[in-house]
Amino acid sequence: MTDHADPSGTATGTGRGAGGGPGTVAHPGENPADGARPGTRDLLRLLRGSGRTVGAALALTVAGTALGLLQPLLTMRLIDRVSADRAVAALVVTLAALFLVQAALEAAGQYLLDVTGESVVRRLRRGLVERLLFVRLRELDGRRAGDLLSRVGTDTTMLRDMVAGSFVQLVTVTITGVGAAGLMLWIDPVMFLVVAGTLLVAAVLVAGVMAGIRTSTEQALAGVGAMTADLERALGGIRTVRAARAEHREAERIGADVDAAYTAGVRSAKLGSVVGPAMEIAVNGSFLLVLLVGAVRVSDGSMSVSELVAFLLFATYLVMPLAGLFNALSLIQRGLGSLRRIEDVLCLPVEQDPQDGAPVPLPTPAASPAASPPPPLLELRRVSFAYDDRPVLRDVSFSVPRTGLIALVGRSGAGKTTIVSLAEKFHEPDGGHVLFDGADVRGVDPRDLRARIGLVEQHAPLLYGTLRDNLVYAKPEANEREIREVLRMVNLEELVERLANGLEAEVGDRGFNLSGGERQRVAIARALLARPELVLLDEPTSQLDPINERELTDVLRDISQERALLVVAHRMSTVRAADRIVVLDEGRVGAEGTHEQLLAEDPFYRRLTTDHLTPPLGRPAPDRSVAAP
Ligand SMILES: Nc1ncnc2c1ncn2[C@@H]1O[C@H](COP(=O)(O)OP(=O)(O)OP(=O)(O)O)[C@@H](O)[C@H]1O
Repeated sequence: MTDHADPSGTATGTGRGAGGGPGTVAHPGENPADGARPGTRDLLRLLRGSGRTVGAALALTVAGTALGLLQPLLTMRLIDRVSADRAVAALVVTLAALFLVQAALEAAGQYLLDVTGESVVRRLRRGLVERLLFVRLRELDGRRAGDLLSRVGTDTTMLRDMVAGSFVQLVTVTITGVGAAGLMLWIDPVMFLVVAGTLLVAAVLVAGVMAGIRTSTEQALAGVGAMTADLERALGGIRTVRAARAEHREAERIGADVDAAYTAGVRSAKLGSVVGPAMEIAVNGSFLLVLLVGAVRVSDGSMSVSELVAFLLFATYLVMPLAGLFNALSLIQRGLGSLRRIEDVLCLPVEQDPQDGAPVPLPTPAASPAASPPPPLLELRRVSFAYDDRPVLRDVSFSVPRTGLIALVGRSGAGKTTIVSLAEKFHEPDGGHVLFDGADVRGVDPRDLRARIGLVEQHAPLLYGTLRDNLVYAKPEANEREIREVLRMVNLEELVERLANGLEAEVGDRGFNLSGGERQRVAIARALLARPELVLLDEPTSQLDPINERELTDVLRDISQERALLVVAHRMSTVRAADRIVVLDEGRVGAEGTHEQLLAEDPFYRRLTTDHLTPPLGRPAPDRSVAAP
């Protein structure tokens, strides 16, 4: 059993674009991800779709708050009645009932807001997952999978806490605050100014630290993202890590990300610690001042004792939730920090963006004109392509007929895999055209195109799951007979018999429970099972033993009798089996022809066969003598 690990992938990308994709909450033109930071309005936009629940929660909170505001007024009357020696039983019962109903209404309102928080996060997570699965592959190139995973997990959790915690406070404070302030003004404007002044001092303190809390939260989340990405890198290549005895280095590296998150978290806590004293000032300061000034005003007769008690109760209704609001504001700042990272992903352009226009339908195989000669199945016309301004393909033209085996050869890095990516529409060419069945794939829905193409990737990646899951991945409805047939074609029957659970055996993460050659054959079987018109194979035999290599080459030849095969070939056996060979030389088509023609006419191909193409294992390179001038 062998496996491969890729220790690369450290770049953190920043590329982003606009575009609305399926099922996301952000839409072009209405999110601030292009440079601007999201604001409170963007947070409110998150509540879209939860209108009814928020409305019900609001109604319950308003009702609860109104009942709460009645209580000081009734208390004032109660005191007056006690002082006048009048009956108070009915008032006491009413007060108790008001208190109970208020508590029940507020609890129900809070529950609904918590549910809203959960549904906002569900919507965001679904949007993120869909966006990530549909995003243009070029956008993912510079990004780290772990960081993206962290945004879907950690960042959205932060936002849920914010929605559930702070919206309750915001709603309660606004309603209670306005009501209580009005009634306090009505009872005693001077005392109201005393309370307002105290609150202002606290508010200035809190406002001073808000921006800092947001920035350090963003930094903490970025630290968690980097930690997840680095851990994913290390676990993805754990055997390479162990073999290189790099466990301590990796632990240090990931530990540094943890430390960065810790430092930012501590900074945020430091700033957040200002909120506590501000709350003290707001709550204790207000009460002390109200009692002090109130006592003076009661003693000089400008206020009655019952008014002072009512005022104190209203101050409770205003100050206590306001203190909670300071907490909510710091939660909102943290939420804005995570929202920025979430929107950054939600704004990534997707494949076949609606703004690119309606996709052009691909002509169906049956609709291909019978009279005129049909176009080649795949054709590249003067295609050029660059990764980040680094040209890889220049003026590449060649075609793949409807049947037959075409081999693509060239030195490492010549651009062979890039051509496969362009055929699959993973990338769009910068210049020229890629045509499938005569139609330019540029405007075509990539899913239509891919339904007619089978792909075996270079490292034959398998997905966690059973062998059967992997085989039927491109054709879930495949029946047992079809599965057995492809298993026989790629020589996997024996493996299935050997495995205790047969087709239901788990292949492990990325198929690591299988050998490299087995993975490769499963990937080939997967592509063949869907019976595509064109099969793209990127180095399909690189991990096979001589027997399997030979047998698979025969299978490819058989399949090419009725289907088109484009094979990126590094093995002489595959090259020799090809009907035609396209030689790629530094991003250009250097030559094209049969093996014999090219050997005779093309010096670069001759050098390639001797220096770069691998002879069948266990045999001497058969073409060295031919290659000699
Ligand atoms: N996503 C990417 N971003 C930037 N550069 C890339 C990317 N993918 C490939 N390249 C570069 O483009 C060039 C062509 O790569 P490609 O994988 O097409 O070559 P290849 O001929 O298939 O090589 P090999 O035979 O080694 O697999 C290489 O120099 C490679 O480094």
